[in-house]
Order: sequence, then C-alpha cells, then structure tokens
Amino acid sequence: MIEIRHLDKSFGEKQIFRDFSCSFPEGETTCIMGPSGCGKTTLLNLLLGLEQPDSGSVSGMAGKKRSMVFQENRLVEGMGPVPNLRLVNPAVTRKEAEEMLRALGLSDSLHQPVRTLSGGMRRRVSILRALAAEYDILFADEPFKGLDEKTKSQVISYFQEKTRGKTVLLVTHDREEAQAVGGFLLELGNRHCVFSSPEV
Ligand SMILES: Nc1ncnc2c1ncn2[C@@H]1O[C@H](COP(=O)(O)OP(=O)(O)OP(=O)(O)O)[C@@H](O)[C@H]1O
Repeated sequence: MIEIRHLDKSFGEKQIFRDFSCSFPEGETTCIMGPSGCGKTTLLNLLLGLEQPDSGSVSGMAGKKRSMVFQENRLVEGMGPVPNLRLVNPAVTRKEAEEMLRALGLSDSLHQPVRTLSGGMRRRVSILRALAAEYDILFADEPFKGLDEKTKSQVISYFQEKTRGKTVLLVTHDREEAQAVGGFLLELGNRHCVFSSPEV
C-alpha cells in the first residue's frame, strides 16, 4: 500500500495540499481526476520524490521500481521508436520492441526517427516506452491525451492487459476515460478528496 499521511504542500503563497491523506492499493489501477491546476501532477511528483512535501509523509515507495508516462513525450527525437523503447530496458529485444510497436499500429514507422512521427504516434511510443521499462509502479500523467477515439480505445485495452496486477496511478481529466481504464478513482478538488471505487 502506498500511503500519504497529513501532507502539506505549497508553492510560495499557493497551498496545493493541506492535511491531505490518501492510500493507493498495490497491484491495482487508480485513476486520479480533478480540475486543471488542482495538483494532480504535483501529487505524482511527490510520490516520485521529484517534489518534497512541506510536512507529512509518503510511505510504500521505498525499493519500488518506477516508470512514468510524462505529460510531455520526452522521447529521443533523433532515434527511432525501437531504440527509444530499448533505451529504458536493454533486456527488451529488438523483436519484442517491434512487436509492441506493431500492436499499437506503428508497423509502418518502425525505422523513422520519432521526430518525423505524428503527435499521436509519438504519444504511443512514449506509452510503450514506459511499459517497456521494468517497474513495480507505473505513473501516467494524461497518457491518452491527443489520441483519436478509436486509437485511444485500442491503446487503453493494450495498457490494461500489460499493466494487469501492477500498481498504476493514472491522471486524467476525462471521466469516460477513467471509466474505460477501470480500477479505483481518486477525485481531487477544492481541498477535499473523494476516494471511491467506480463501476469497472
Ligand atoms: N514547481 C512549481 N512552482 C510553482 N508552482 C507550481 C509548481 N508546480 C506546480 N505549481 C502550481 O501548483 C498548482 C498545481 O499544479 P499541477 O500541475 O499539479 O496541477 P494539475 O492538476 O496537474 O493541472 P493540469 O490538469 O492542468 O495538468 C498550479 O497552480 C501550478 O501552477
């Protein structure tokens, strides 16, 4: 169980979390929802150790391997999709990387530098890169943003299959997307949080 207890976090005068407590079940997916600016990315950053709390504690992360789909793609633009995937995990063979890319409709773009791919294609490469890494906990910050509806549902099915049994914390604005992903739902907003289990 990943646990946040009595967390306070401010940026200058702006308080983002005040006495915030929450827990995330291991081996399950939790979707984190809330309006823009409420602190979703900050929450991931606190769990990842990229931001430090002003007070309070985060536990359950020690020794856990983390992977992340960032809001921005953060790919190596001059390299092809296959080396981008293998960069985070050399144990993934070229053939396995190609299979992953093919599964998400990228068969025709296996040998192009990622800078020549469309936005939606680059998005799929960055999701696959996070899945290619060895991880216990996967963080995903609006991973499906910018994908058309058909591609999104294909990518969500693949994502669910690949992350089954893993701990996933996924930020989204979109309630329908959260429902499609399934799992638990944490709603952030206006200094309160509701933690519930939606229809899966
Ligand atoms: N490093 C920082 N320095 C100052 N303010 C910050 C910093 N990081 C985040 N903030 C502020 O904290 C608030 C929460 O930001 P955060 O990115 O966590 O929101 P969010 O819920 O993820 O938003 P969005 O849905 O738009 O991505 C915002 O007001 C933002 O400006």
